[in-house]
Amino acid sequence: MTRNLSPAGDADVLAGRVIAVVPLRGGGNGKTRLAEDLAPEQRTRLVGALARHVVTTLVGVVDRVVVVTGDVGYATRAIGRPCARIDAVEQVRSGLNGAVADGVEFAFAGRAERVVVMHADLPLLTTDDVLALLAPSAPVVLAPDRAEEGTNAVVVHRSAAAWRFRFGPGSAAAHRAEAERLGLTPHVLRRPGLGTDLDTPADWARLPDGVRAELLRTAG
Ligand SMILES: Nc1nc2c(ncn2[C@@H]2O[C@H](COP(=O)(O)OP(=O)(O)OP(=O)(O)O)[C@@H](O)[C@H]2O)c(=O)[nH]1
Ligand SMILES: C=C(OP(=O)(O)O)C(=O)O
Repeated sequence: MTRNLSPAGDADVLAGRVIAVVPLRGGGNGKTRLAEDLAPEQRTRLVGALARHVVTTLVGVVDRVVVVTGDVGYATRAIGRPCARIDAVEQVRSGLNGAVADGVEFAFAGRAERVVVMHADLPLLTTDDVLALLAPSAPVVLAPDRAEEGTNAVVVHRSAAAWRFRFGPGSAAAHRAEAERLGLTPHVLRRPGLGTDLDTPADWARLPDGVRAELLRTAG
């Protein structure tokens, strides 16, 4: 699922240091919208399997992945240590936007040139999706969900460090408004691997059969 970048064509995409920030809610608290279909321990394993997929895909492309969570023990157990360039850090501020702000501050303090913030629940994410996210030179790249309501990934260049994340209901419009507030023109990227998150029973039903079967096998 991961690959190292050696082809010359990929080098420009990765100009400068790129750090990915992945917010992860404690497994027992996540994916509440799937509670009618999956038992709590199944949801915990599902959240872990999805997070592991996103993190290992990211680390095949970017320099470092920082998982920001209120439950470092859970995150470490769920993701394991497939690579030394993955860290799990405890969030200081509360909620999703608090965790993201903590991670982005940490990344820019770590001299990141660009930060990729990505949700941990993208079952179809591929290496090519991550490369596509990093290809535009725009100061902000937005990847909305397939309904164009939420935002599944955002890339921010350090020149746009005043950027404030607005995750939550209607974040696709809120992030476009944030770009406008800063006088920036965002690049908007729509790809199935970036646009498909797994929140609801309808999202679950829409997944390709093989992906759903594999996730079910992992969730037990
Ligand atoms: N660190 C952290 N991550 C969060 C928090 N809330 C949501 N997330 C993460 O943000 C991403 C998007 O989460 P959502 O889809 O909104 O929430 P969810 O917990 O996965 O699912 P629901 O319970 O159905 O809302 C996922 O990677 C979550 O793990 C939070 O309070 N702290
Ligand atoms: C919080 C968000 O995600 P979701 O739609 O998965 O709840 C968001 O897109 O801003």
